[in-house]
Amino acid sequence: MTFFEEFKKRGYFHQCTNELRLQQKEKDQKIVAYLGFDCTAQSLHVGNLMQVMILRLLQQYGHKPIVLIGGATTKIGDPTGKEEARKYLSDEEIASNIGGIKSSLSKFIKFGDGPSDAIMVNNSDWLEKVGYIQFLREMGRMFSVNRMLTMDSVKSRLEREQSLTFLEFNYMLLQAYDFYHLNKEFRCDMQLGGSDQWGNIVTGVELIRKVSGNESFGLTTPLLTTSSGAKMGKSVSGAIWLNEEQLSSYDYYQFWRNTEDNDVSKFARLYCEFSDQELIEFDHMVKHNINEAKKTLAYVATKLCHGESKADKAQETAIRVFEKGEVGDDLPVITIDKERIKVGIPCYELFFESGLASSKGDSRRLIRGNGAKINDKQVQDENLIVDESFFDSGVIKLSSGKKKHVLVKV
Ligand SMILES: Nc1ncnc2c1ncn2[C@@H]1O[C@H](COP(=O)(O)OP(=O)(O)OP(=O)(O)O)[C@@H](O)[C@H]1O
Ligand SMILES: N[C@@H](Cc1ccc(O)cc1)C(=O)O
Repeated sequence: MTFFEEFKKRGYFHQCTNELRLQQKEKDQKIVAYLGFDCTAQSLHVGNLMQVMILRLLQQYGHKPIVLIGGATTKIGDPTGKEEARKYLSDEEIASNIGGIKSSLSKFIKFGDGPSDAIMVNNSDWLEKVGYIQFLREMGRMFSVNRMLTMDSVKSRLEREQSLTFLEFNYMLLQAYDFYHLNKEFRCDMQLGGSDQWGNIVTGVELIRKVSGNESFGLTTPLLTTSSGAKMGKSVSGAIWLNEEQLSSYDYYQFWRNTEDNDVSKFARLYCEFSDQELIEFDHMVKHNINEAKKTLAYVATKLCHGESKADKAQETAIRVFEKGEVGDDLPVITIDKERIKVGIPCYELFFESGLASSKGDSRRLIRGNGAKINDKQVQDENLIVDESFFDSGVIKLSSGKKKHVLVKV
C-alpha cells in the first residue's frame, strides 16, 4: 500500500490538485511535504491533530515531513474562515507560542537528520528578510488580483461587506512564497493542510509553476467539527489542547470518551493507527458494545498524546469517578488555581469550597464523622494537605457520604 492509498482509506482525503500525477510520483520517488502552523496559541489542538496524524503517516511511508512554524505569517493573520482580523500578538507572545507548539509536535513526530526524519523551519527566517520592492517586482507580478478576489478567504469577506485589511489580503502571497521557498531549498513538492487552506495551497502550486516551472501538489483533509458542525479550532472556546499545561490528560481522555456514537469508527481510523485486524475487532465492538469502543478510543488517543502512564491514570480516574461510585457524568466541577495546589490546601478547606460542607467547621465535622472521601478513600485526618501528588491525572473526586460528589480540577 502507498501513503496516498492509506491516506484515502483512513478517511483523510478531501482534495488533491492532481491525484493521478501524485500517485505516479509516489511510485517513482520519496516525497518531501510540508504543513504550516501559525503561532496563535500556546498549544496545538485536536483539530490540528488531524494534520499531525497525516505527517506521521507520511513518515511511516518513508517520506519526509517539513513542519513550518509561521513566525512571520502569524504577524499577518490568515483571514481564511475568519470574519474579522485576528488579534494583534506581540513578539514575546509569538515566541512563547512557538515553544508550546514545538512541544506538542515533538510528541508525535520524529525530528532528526535521517531521510524520513522531519525537519522544522520558521518562515521568519526568510519572510522577514525579503525587501518590499524586491518582493513586488519578483513575486507580485506573478499574482493576479482578479484571481485572488475569487478565493474564499477574500470573497466571503467582500460578499458580506466585512472589512479585509491590505495586511490580511497579503497573507495568501506569503504562504505561496513559503511553498516556493521550500520547493527551491528542500525540493519540497507537496503542501498538506485542512480543507480551509485550499486557496492558499493552490496559490503556492501556481506560483511554483510560474516562477520555476516545477510541478508540485496540494493535498487537503476534511475539517474536524464540533457536534454543532463548527470547525474545531483554537479560537473556539473549550478547545481541546494537546499540551498538558492547557488541558489535563484526564480531560483529554474524557473528550474522546464522550465521542458521539456516529463518530467512533471514523475517529478510530483518523486517530488510532489500528492495523486492519484491529479495526475489524474495533468495529465489532462498536456494534455490540459502543461504550467499550469509546473507552478504547479514549485510551489509545490519550496514550499517543500523553504516553502510556498518563493514559492508564486517566482511565483509572474515569473508572473511579464514573463507574465505581455509580455516578453520572454530570458531576459538579470546581477549579482550583495551580499555584494553590502547589502550596497544598487543607482538605477541610477544599470540602468547604466544593460546597459539600456549609462552613469550615461543618467540613471538619464531616471528616471527623467519617463522611468525607477523596477518590473513594475515607479521609482520616481533617488537616490532610491536598497537593500536586493527588492530581496525577488532573482531577480528584470529593464525596460527602454516598451520594454527594464534586470533581476538583486544576
Ligand atoms: N478542525 C480542524 N480539522 C482539521 N484540520 C484543522 C482543524 N483546525 C485547523 N486545522 C488545520 O491545522 C493547520 C494549522 O491551522 P492553524 O493552527 O494555523 O489554525 P487553526 O487551528 O485553524 O486556528 P484558528 O482557530 O485560530 O483558525 C491547518 O492546515 C488547518 O487547516
Ligand atoms: N495559513 C495556515 C498556516 C500556514 C502558515 C504558513 C504556511 O506556509 C503554511 C501554513 C493556517 O492558518 O492554518
